[in-house]
Amino acid sequence: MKRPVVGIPCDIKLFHAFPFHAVGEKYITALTSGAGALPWLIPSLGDDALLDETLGWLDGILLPGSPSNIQPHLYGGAPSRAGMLHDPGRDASTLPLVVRAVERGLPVLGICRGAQEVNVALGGELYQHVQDEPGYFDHRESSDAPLERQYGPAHHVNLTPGGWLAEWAGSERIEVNSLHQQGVKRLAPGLVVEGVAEDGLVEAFRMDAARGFLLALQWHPEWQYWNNPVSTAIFRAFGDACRSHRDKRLE
Ligand SMILES: N[C@@H](CCC(=O)NCCCC(=O)O)C(=O)O
Repeated sequence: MKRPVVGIPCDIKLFHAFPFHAVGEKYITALTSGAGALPWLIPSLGDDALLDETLGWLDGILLPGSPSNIQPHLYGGAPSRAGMLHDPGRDASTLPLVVRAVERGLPVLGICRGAQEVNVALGGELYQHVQDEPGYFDHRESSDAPLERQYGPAHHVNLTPGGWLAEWAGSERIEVNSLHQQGVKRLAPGLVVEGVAEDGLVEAFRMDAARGFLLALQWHPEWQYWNNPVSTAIFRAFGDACRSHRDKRLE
């Protein structure tokens, strides 16, 4: 049985002054081993015709995290503070990609920046600096700590009773890692909260009306997913949704 093909949009990063289209290996590994999919890197060229052509033979989309931030004018936010990192090429690809994937009923999994992209693409808004918002805590990692600590458990998430995550976790409270400073300010219409941090920040959401699976997470389940039963269940469920899509596509 052929693996479902899952597209991952690339970041555009400069290496030796040349732009490269790149995806972190942990996302590729989680897709290959955790979801049983064939990852397909989508260049972030912002070309609608290319996206449409690519979507025709994909079975799912994984939107990965990134240190870069969505340009705030795309969700009606104030101009960025000096020094904020952006990736306009990725914005120009991922936002239309989410809309088209939902229209076509393709399964979508959004992680960290990817979750923020799902929200913005569907009409939501973001906080640009969660740590500066009254009542919210600092969701950023200590960037000088070893990676094991940066991606280690950071805070709890209260899961929505009856939600997908609560069912997979067998619990209404899980512990997650946390490596972001932006977050959901207003959830887009049609999105349903799956979990919130103890300060009330939305950490996970799904879309019930989507013809395919749509789940977005502010944390990083791809990090050593095999050591965490909820992360393992997330990638298994996403892989199953992509396999169903592939079966229908090949009918
Ligand atoms: N820049 C945004 C999104 C944060 C994010 O996706 N971090 C990922 C870091 C690298 C990785 O593990 O892929 C924000 O700060 O909210």
